[in-house]
This record gives sequence, structure tokens and C-alpha cells, in this order.
Amino acid sequence: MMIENIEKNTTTQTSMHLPVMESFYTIQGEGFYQGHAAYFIRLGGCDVGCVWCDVKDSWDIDAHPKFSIDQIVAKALEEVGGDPKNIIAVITGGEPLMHPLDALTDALHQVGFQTNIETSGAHPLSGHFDWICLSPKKFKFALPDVIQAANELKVIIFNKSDFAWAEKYAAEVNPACKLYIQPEWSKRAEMLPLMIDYVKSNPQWEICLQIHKYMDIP
Ligand SMILES: C[S@@+](CC[C@H](N)C(=O)[O-])C[C@H]1O[C@@H](n2cnc3c(N)ncnc32)[C@H](O)[C@@H]1O
Ligand SMILES: Nc1nc2[nH]cc(C(=O)O)c2c(=O)[nH]1
Ligand code: SF4
Ligand SMILES: [Mg+2]
Repeated sequence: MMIENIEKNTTTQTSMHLPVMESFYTIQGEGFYQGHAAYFIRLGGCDVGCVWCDVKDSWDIDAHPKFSIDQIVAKALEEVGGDPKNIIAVITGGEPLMHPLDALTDALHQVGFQTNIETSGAHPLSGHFDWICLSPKKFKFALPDVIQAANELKVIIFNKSDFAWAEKYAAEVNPACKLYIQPEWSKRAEMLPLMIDYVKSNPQWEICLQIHKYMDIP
């Protein structure tokens, strides 16, 4: 690579700023990595508009302070105690794919984090991820490149019609993709009995609960 290109890339990487709503070290409460130590970076901005979204304060892209990649990664390293071995960095939001994520994921990898993403798939894929959780939404459809790349499909069950909707996506993901159904939090008492019956009849699916909410942690 020519020297000016190296300089350009370095400048782009260090000068890029992303809106961060919050970041916190916790336990992954959902999906394949449920129960694992995880550092969450919640980027601001979402244009999907799920009526039941549990983090609506994230939607306004301008409501959150912007930080450089270096600042975000330095804070992550400090908050996990300096050694990211076996710790997943989860990029979430908001809708994280509204932002270019190559520089952030490369910088997290460089210091030793595994990189995972939580996404609705409604924006083009960027970043280098070790694990992609796709949670598609009726409010803004997932794009084909994210559907193809997904390692896990996590469909939120808000009403009975969501089982058939989940199967539409299951038919489109790659064969190795893990399949999860997760109750919408306020509907969990009503939906869980249906979900239990569904998984007993369709054992390729697994039930996923937001275990962090039961543990009362972020
Ligand atoms: C807040 S979203 C942020 C990432 C991305 N915008 C997305 O929707 O995948 C993180 C995860 O929480 C799920 N989620 C949001 N609100 C929920 C609720 N009320 N009950 C259950 N899951 C919810 C989403 O489907 C997604 O899998
Ligand atoms: N503990 C914990 N696990 C999570 N898994 C996905 C989350 C998200 O909001 O993206 C989340 C979250 O907010 N907290
Ligand atoms: S896509 Fe994710 S962040 Fe956006 S409204 Fe839906 S659940 Fe909330
Ligand atoms: Mg959450």
C-alpha cells in the first residue's frame, strides 16, 4: 500500500466518531452467547421504529455524544480490566448498521475482543464480525446480504402470526444459522406457552429469553 493510502486509512480510522448512547460490561442475555461475559457498545440512531422497542431512547442519532474509535476502544479495555480474552464486544443500538463499522471492529479485534453484532439487518452490512445476530423486523425489512451472513436468526414473538413470519426468514438464512424465538417482553406470559408448543413441534428452533432482565442487570 502506498504511504499516502496508509496515512489516509489511519487518519480515517482515528478521526471517525460514532454516537454512543451507552457502553457497559455485563452478561450477554440473548442468543447463542447467552451467559457469556460481554462488553456492549450501544450506538445511537435507529430508523426502524419497532412499536415494542425496549430502547427507544436510542433512536435519535443526534441525542448521543460522539466518540472516536480510540476513545471507545480505550474505555472498553479499561472497563473489562485490561484483558479482553474470552470477552465478546457486542455492537448494538439503535441500529448499528446505520454506521460504517469496519474501523470499530478492526480496532476491537486488534486489542483482542471477539466482535458480535445485534442488528435488524435493515441497513447494508459493514464491519468484520465473528458473530452476526439478525433480528428482522416487520417495520423495515432485512437486506439480503445480512440475511446470508447471519450466524443466528432471532425472531421476536409479539403475536401468533409471528411464527409463520419467522419461518419465512428461516427459509432464507444459511443452513448453519441458529434459529431462536424470543418473546416480546411485555407479551411473555401470553406468548411463552405457544412458543413452548411450537418448539416441541419444530425442534430446529430454540427459545431465547432475555435473561439479563431476570437477573436485573443491564
Ligand atoms: C434493542 S435491539 C438493538 C439492535 C437492533 N436494532 C435490532 O433490533 O436487532 C437488541 C435486541 O433486542 C430485541 N428487542 C428489542 N425490544 C424487545 C422487546 N420489547 N422484547 C424482546 N426483545 C426485544 C431486538 O429484537 C434485538 O434482538
Ligand atoms: N445483557 C444484555 N444482553 C443483551 N443482548 C442483546 C442486547 C441488546 O440490547 O442488543 C442486550 C442488552 O441490552 N443487555
Ligand atoms: S430495530 Fe432494534 S433498536 Fe430499532 S426500533 Fe427495532 S428493536 Fe429498537
Ligand atoms: Mg437490550
